[in-house]
Amino acid sequence: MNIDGKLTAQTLRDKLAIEVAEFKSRYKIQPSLTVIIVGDDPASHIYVKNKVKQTQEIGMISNEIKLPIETTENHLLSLLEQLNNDDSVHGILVQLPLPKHIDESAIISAINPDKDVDGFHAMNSGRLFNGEPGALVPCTPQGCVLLAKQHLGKDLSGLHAVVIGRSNIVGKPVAMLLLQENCTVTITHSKTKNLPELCKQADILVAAVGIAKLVKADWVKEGATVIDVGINRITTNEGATKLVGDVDYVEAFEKCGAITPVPGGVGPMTIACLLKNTLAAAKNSLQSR
Ligand SMILES: NC(=O)C1=CN([C@@H]2O[C@H](COP(=O)(O)OP(=O)(O)OC[C@H]3O[C@@H](n4cnc5c(N)ncnc54)[C@H](OP(=O)(O)O)[C@@H]3O)[C@@H](O)[C@H]2O)C=CC1
Ligand SMILES: Nc1nc(=O)c2c([nH]1)NC[C@@H]1CN(c3ccc(C(=O)N[C@@H](CCC(=O)O)C(=O)O)cc3)C=[N+]21
Ligand SMILES: [Mg+2]
Repeated sequence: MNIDGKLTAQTLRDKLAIEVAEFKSRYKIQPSLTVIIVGDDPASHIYVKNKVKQTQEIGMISNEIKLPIETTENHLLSLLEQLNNDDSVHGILVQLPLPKHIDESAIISAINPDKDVDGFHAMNSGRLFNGEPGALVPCTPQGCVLLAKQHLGKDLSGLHAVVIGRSNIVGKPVAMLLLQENCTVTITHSKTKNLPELCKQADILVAAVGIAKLVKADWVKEGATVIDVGINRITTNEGATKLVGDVDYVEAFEKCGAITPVPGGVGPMTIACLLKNTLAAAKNSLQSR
């Protein structure tokens, strides 16, 4: 079965649009998201364009700050300080990766945790790790769990989840969320031995690697739920470019119980969850008034 992330994301955005309208009429505040993008990567620009459009569609303010590739770390830090202190800015997202001369972790640490809609600040990852309330949770991992639950129902407890990838953006936080859902979690990475055998034991398989079609049919347990995070641009035999995931969709489809497609799976859910976090950040701002 195909898990339709595009449709699920639309449903979530429709719900959020109502909540945004309620928030606006109650507090006379319009939630706002500021996205900073440094440099000229075309793929990043498409992603940012989608975010801007969908932010506005649900009634929130979207600000986009485009900076040249030679922007200094200090410039970015002072911009963040300004945005942190601006009460009309509720959510701040700095598009990653940043140019090599900028220290990403220094930038992430400089974002006010209450405005950190990516959930990458140590304060938010610490809250997630400790199971403390109030964390802004990374968007892609949230999307993965929502899509898994859409197929499996609310209760994931006791299921074996295998995560491929251990990045701070996807692998680690999705593993932490699945643990919170009472899954038995195995985290795998480039040094893992017997990766196919481990994957084959998964009731829920999350692939977040960045290698096109790495996961083959014989890595997948019969009936498993497969969540494909990968976004890989490949060139077809005809010379066109297209997006594929980390899972060989056509192969895995026959074996699994359900699978998310690329495009149209986790990607749209990431943006919908970003909007959800932006509304949560706007609510955070009420506390500090
Ligand atoms: N749909 C969405 O919304 C999003 C999609 N993405 C996509 O998800 C993918 C992963 O992103 P991200 O986590 O940022 O990527 P990273 O490159 O930061 O991390 C990749 C992870 O995969 C592991 N890995 C690499 N090669 C192998 C291998 N052969 N076998 C097993 N594990 C391997 C790495 O291991 P090690 O740690 O040992 O190096 C690493 O932990 C990318 O395709 C990205 O474009 C990312 C964010 C959002
Ligand atoms: N600070 C930061 N936060 C991020 O969340 C972040 C980031 N930096 N850097 C890049 C990655 C990647 N990412 C995607 C989100 C949505 C789609 C998405 O909507 N994809 C569509 C297809 C879009 C297309 O056609 O190009 C889909 O899968 O259907 C893709 C990729 C977020 N990331
Ligand atoms: Mg860098």
